[in-house]
Amino acid sequence: MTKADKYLVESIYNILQNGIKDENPRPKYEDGTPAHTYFVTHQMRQYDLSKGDFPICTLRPIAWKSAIKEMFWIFQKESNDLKILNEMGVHFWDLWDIGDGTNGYRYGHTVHRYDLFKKRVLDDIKNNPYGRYHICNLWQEEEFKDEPNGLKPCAYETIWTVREEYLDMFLNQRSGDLLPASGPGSTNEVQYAALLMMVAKHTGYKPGKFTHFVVNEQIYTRQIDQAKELIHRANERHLATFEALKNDEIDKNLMPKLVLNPEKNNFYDMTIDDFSMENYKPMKPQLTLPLGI
Ligand SMILES: Nc1nc(=O)c2c([nH]1)NC[C@@H]1CN(c3ccc(C(=O)N[C@@H](CCC(=O)O)C(=O)O)cc3)CN21
Ligand SMILES: O=c1ccn([C@H]2C[C@H](O)[C@@H](COP(=O)(O)O)O2)c(=O)[nH]1
Repeated sequence: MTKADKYLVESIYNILQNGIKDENPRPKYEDGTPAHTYFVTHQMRQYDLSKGDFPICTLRPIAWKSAIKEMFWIFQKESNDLKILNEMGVHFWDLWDIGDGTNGYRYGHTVHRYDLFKKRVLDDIKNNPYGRYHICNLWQEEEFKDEPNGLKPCAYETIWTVREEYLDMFLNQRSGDLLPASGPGSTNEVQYAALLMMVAKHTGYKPGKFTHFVVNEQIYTRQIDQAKELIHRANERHLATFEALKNDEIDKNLMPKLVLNPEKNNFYDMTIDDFSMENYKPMKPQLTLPLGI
């Protein structure tokens, strides 16, 4: 049971008990039915990578390699071309193809258009470490005007701070699908924690704090049974570790940990083969999570 598992169980309880049901939702399920959610607002999670916290859920298998490959697609290749993502074996975005083989002027397209990553993050951290402008903001109105089609970015902003030998990163997410994507230890946290590790390596710092803020976090109505199953799994096998986690008594050496090849220093040379996940033994079987599209 990781810190992320504990946060996840708390988030599920919170949404099931206090979540508000939305009205006139934008997404639909694959069969065309409106995809309603129960949501809560203003959720925050924090992990200190320098203290051995890594945000990955063990209550079901998380596709951590696919999650990291999506980061390469957006920030290294600066692309919105789904073919490139598919060639890496990742199909997360296939259902959001706007009809031209892309997901619109979004994410990688936006990074490229405004040089949001190399210039504003990588170079700026190196040139002016204590600057307070290390911001990569994917929410760009011109992109939406020039291409109205396409899901608007969800995890849309990172802010980077040098703190002595550490690099900290804050991730802002306007909308989060708790179970498959935004939840504690799920794809979004795994991939952005990996991005923090890559940027820290490139700029010569140690990965420090990773803080994730989600403004509207949801459980879709067709994922409620799966949410309950995750609570059941946590209760069944891991209840005892709750107290230990609360009191910080967990042996961090036994926790899952993402390791980045120490020989690679250039962000643009890093590949998925430079990553390995140690001590990751997720509970099975995998859950099927119907998505709102
Ligand atoms: N409603 C909704 N939820 C999302 O999470 C989401 C969207 N829409 N739209 C665009 C992207 C696509 N994202 C996705 C899409 C699929 C998975 C997914 O199927 N994950 C599986 C594992 C897949 C695999 O093994 O490669 C999982 O079980 O989490 C995760 C995130 C995140 N985004
Ligand atoms: O990285 C991602 C991408 C998407 N999501 C989720 C959050 C929402 O459930 C949908 C987007 O719907 P909106 O109506 O545009 O909010 O996708 C995510 O959690 N993480």
